[in-house]
Amino acid sequence: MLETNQEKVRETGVLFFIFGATGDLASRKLFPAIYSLFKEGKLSDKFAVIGLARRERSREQFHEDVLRSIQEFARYKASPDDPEWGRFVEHFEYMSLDINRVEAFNELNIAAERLEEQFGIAGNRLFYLALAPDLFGSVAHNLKAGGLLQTAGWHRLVIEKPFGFDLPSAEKLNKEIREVFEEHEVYRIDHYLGKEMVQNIDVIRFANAFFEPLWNNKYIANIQITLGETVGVEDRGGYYDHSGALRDMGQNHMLQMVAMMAMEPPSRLHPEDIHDEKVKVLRSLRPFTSAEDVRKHVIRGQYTEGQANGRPLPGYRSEDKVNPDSTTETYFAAKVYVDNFRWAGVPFYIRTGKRLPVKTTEVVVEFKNMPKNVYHGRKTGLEPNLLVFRVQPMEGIYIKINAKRPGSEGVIVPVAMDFCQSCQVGLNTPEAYERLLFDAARGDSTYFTRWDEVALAWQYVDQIASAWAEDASDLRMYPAGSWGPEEAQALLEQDGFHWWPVNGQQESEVVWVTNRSE
Ligand SMILES: NC(=O)C1=CN([C@@H]2O[C@H](COP(=O)(O)OP(=O)(O)OC[C@H]3O[C@@H](n4cnc5c(N)ncnc54)[C@H](OP(=O)(O)O)[C@@H]3O)[C@@H](O)[C@H]2O)C=CC1
Ligand SMILES: O=C1O[C@H](COP(=O)(O)O)[C@@H](O)[C@H](O)[C@H]1O
Repeated sequence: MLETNQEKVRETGVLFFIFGATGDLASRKLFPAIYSLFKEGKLSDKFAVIGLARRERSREQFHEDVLRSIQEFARYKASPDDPEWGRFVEHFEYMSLDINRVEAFNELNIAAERLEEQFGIAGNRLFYLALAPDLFGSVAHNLKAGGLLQTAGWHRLVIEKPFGFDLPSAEKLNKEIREVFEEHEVYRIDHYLGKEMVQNIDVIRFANAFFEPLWNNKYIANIQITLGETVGVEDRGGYYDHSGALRDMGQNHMLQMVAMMAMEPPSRLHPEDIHDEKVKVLRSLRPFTSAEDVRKHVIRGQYTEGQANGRPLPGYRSEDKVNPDSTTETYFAAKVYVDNFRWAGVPFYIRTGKRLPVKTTEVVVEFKNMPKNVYHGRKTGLEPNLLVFRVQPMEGIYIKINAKRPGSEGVIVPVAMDFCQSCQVGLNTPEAYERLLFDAARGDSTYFTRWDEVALAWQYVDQIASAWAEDASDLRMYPAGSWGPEEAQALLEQDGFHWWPVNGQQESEVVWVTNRSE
């Protein structure tokens, strides 16, 4: 079915409306993604892109912007002398438009019809809102008022995070959008769901006989999800100081990954079935009983001055556009429970932070110990088995088992069988935005978030945020370049666990069996 839809994109074409075309997201992610789709033949000649923002840009200036963005950020490089580049960029138009002026949308519709006729596009319109969320409602209403939703083809709205600040604001936003678009026409981006290894979670789980039978509280001791970043807030202090790590990463990427790890196998791979299963997980998240309960299960931190690779790093409160007395968290770690039959009693430890020592996203599944250690008394104890999904920067998977050290008299050592997927297929796998943009064009919402998922995630996160808003005395400071507050270690230690090293930083006695070249 998706193969057919893929063909349909080529046959009936698509007109991309990029609202916020002069912004950072369009330049870093969207133009490069469209270029990759073109290079890979996923778009035929029946496509066009209309860039929209208030700034005045001539067609030529816009083409230069697009070229610069592709030269800097795309995985396929472009050269202005290449005839293929000329064939690509002739599909790009720019129009200066203020979203709050409804009359501008009538002009936009005329321009859109002209492009559809020129490139033989059958009225399929994809509206990508690379804009601040407070503009989403106006765009939706003005698209309707300007007659842009009256073509014979499909109409889809792709929206960026943050989808609200809390549940009430998300509900308001959703209501505004749903006054114009049906739920099946709304594609809410969570770019982590577009990452290769996040999409591999369900395949590893549901396509392997030796994982699925063990995927429950009888055999799994805990699951650890780490989303570490080395960067600080960069030039996004204004947004981030209002948001913090919990809203920026927790409400969306992290809870989505918990849902992917914990969901039941769907009966069919239809997007709605997958959303239904994720919703069941989000509904089963154990609520907090009090602010004290939040403090017991969730640790928050903020980075102070520190260093990385000998380079001094500023503290969060000295970052641009950050309140010098800010109590916004740049780190949080939480113990989350999924209260259902499969996961009863299994902690999911999640952590994310800015200015940590490494950029990494990993999911570690720690299995329970064997019921009896028959090797007791030998020099080496048994390590728990681990299954590790490496999402980034390198993509892959590894499994840690216990085995006899070759030639020894029964010395048991942990052996990590490491499959580095990016070493095998190269780093040139599609970018998250590339997959997601194409999925939206072919009508596959599997790796987008449905409204009920978003609402449940806010409901969970709001409990933490409101406990934190009452009293900031539990905010812990950590030096930039460190692994965050020590209390985040204690969160696991009190249960007899510890955070497993990430990014292949393993204990020295582990034997690696790997397809890496170095
Ligand atoms: N940048 C990123 O990597 C990521 C961004 N996001 C989200 O994507 C959205 C866009 O982010 P980003 O590109 O960084 O933001 P920018 O501030 O860089 O861009 C905002 C864009 O909106 C346009 N704009 C603002 N007001 C209007 C208006 N009234 N009418 C028409 N256009 C307008 C601006 O153009 P002009 O001033 O010319 O009108 C500009 O093109 C945000 O919601 C952000 O949170 C999410 C994940 C990652
Ligand atoms: O959504 C966001 O994600 C980025 C991290 O994304 P990644 O793909 O580089 O891992 C984060 O820096 C940003 O604060 C957040 O808004």
